[in-house]
Amino acid sequence: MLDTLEILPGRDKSGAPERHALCLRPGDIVALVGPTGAGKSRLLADIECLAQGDTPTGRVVRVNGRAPDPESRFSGEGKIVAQITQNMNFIMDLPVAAFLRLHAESRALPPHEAESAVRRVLESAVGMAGEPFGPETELTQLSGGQSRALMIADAAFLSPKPVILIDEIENAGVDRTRALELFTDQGKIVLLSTHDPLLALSGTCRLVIRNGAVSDVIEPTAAEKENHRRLVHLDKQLGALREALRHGRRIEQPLVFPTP
Ligand SMILES: Nc1ncnc2c1ncn2[C@@H]1O[C@H](COP(=O)(O)OP(=O)(O)OP(=O)(O)O)[C@@H](O)[C@H]1O
Repeated sequence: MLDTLEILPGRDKSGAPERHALCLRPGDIVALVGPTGAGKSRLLADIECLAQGDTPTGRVVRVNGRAPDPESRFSGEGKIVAQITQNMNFIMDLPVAAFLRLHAESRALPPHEAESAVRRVLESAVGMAGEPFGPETELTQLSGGQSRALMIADAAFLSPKPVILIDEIENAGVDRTRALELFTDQGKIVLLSTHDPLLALSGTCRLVIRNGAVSDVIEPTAAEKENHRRLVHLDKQLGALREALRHGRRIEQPLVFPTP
């Protein structure tokens, strides 16, 4: 059971000390923002390997107030961190439901719980992907967006890993707001590197990364939360236009985007 994930400061690219320590709890969504090369992926990698002062940044990650045991650092099974990127794909040749049942079995879920988990993963994945797919669709036949949606739902409902790292899923072809809700509903800690305003403003906080270090920790104000609500609305409208174009329609009416 994960109660806290602490990231103790290291040093920036020039060797100057990082100023911010972080303490994350289940349900937190942390957005990482910063220009290209600033060090967002490096911070995610430090968390992925539960760094102990042994990476270029010198950061130290503590789990429930202590140094993690070697099992959670180095064994695939014992690891507490799952990662999702927009380039991931399945290479297994199995129908979707058979793959999910295999995963449920490996978690030793009793058969009725396994079946309902498989159903939930499928339903949420189809809800997140633009195009529907079924239990008998082959994994290798899924589109990029469908694969990512399945990975996200699988990580939310079937994976025991309490920390999820997401590297730039803005172009992953999934409903991003729903994906984040899924993780927080399941009490995961989510860290995501993003250049997307909708995702950046979704966080319980966002970290500004500069020159290899966390240079600021911003908690959203009421005005930012309101702007986030507007962006969700705008995103839905853009989604409807995308859908219309996909179906070969014209978009000729003057576009007006009323705020909610
Ligand atoms: N504190 C640090 N000390 C030394 N090297 C660092 C530090 N932080 C980041 N780096 C290195 O800087 C390079 C760029 O960092 P990184 O790939 O994390 O940037 P990014 O913000 O993810 O960029 P992009 O948005 O293009 O993906 C990497 O080689 C990384 O290992």
